[in-house]
Formats: sequence, structure tokens, C-alpha cells
Amino acid sequence: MQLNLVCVGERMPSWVNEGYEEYARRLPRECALMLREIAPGKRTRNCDIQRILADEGQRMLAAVGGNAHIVTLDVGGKDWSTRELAEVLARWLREGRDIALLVGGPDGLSDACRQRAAESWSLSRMTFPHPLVRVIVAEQLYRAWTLLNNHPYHR
Ligand SMILES: C[S@@+](CC[C@H](N)C(=O)[O-])C[C@H]1O[C@@H](n2cnc3c(N)ncnc32)[C@H](O)[C@@H]1O
Repeated sequence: MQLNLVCVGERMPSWVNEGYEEYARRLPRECALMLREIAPGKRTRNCDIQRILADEGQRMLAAVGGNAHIVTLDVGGKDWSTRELAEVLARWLREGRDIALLVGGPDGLSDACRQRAAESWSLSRMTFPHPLVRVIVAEQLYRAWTLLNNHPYHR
């Protein structure tokens, strides 16, 4: 199983890249987390946001393997506790399919991404900036993995 974090947004500040890498590199090979960055559409003053969202969504889905289990990151998704996330991670590991975790850009996710998703994960009822979301996701996945493996990181 591989975890693919598919995010709209490129050229992140160094603190975002370092924060993400800090946790992603700790995950073992059987649970590797790979980042796939999708270039955001160009937003101009009178641009058609729905068209830009649809195009970003299309490129996100193209970056996801045909057999992947798709999970959207969404304020309105399931607000798993860390322990519940660990159970979800254990299920994903058992099923063995690649997982695609989709994080939208400044305007969120397209309808097509939402429709293709098998599950939706909420980190909080608060809206976070998309650069921060990849860092939190990497940390929570690492924390869930340590919980499954009785590692002292989770206590
Ligand atoms: C800045 S937010 C987009 C806000 C946009 N107005 C919306 O309605 O989605 C960018 C992305 O970060 C992710 N995100 C932000 N806050 C989140 C949260 N609390 N839980 C899960 N994902 C979140 C979502 O994937 C969202 O599409």
C-alpha cells in the first residue's frame, strides 16, 4: 500500500516543506507517503472559478491511479479521532490498495473529486490554509502508525 497525498499548490515556503518532510520521512516503506503537487490554475480578476476548479480536479484525478481508494480532505468529512484514524489506517493496510488523499487549493475541491471519493476526512470544523493541511495530514498519519505499532511517539 502507498499513501499518495495529492495537493493543489506548488512552491511552498520552506517551513511547509520541512514540516511535511519531517513526518513523511518517518513513515516506513509499507506505509510510504508520497506527495503529488498539482499546479493551481491561474486566478485572474474576472476568471471563472468553477472552470478552474473543474480543471484542477481533472488533473488531480489524472494523477491518481485507476484502482486507488480516494479520500477527500474536507471540513465536512468524518472527524476521526487519532485512534479512529489508526483503525482506518489498519484497514487501508489490510486492503492493500493505494490510497489517494486529495487536498484542494484556495477554492477547495471540484465536484468530480467529491463524487469519486470513497471517504472524506475532516481535520477539524475549522478551515485550514491548504499548505498547513499537508503538514497536519503527514503528522496524523505518522501518529496513527506509531499508535498501531506501540511506538512511544503516541502517548
Ligand atoms: C483553504 S481550503 C479551501 C477552502 C474552500 N473555501 C472550501 O470550501 O473548500 C483548501 C483545502 O484544504 C483542505 N482543508 C482545509 N481545512 C480542512 C479541514 N479542517 N479538514 C480537512 N481538510 C481541510 C481541503 O481539502 C480544502 O479543499
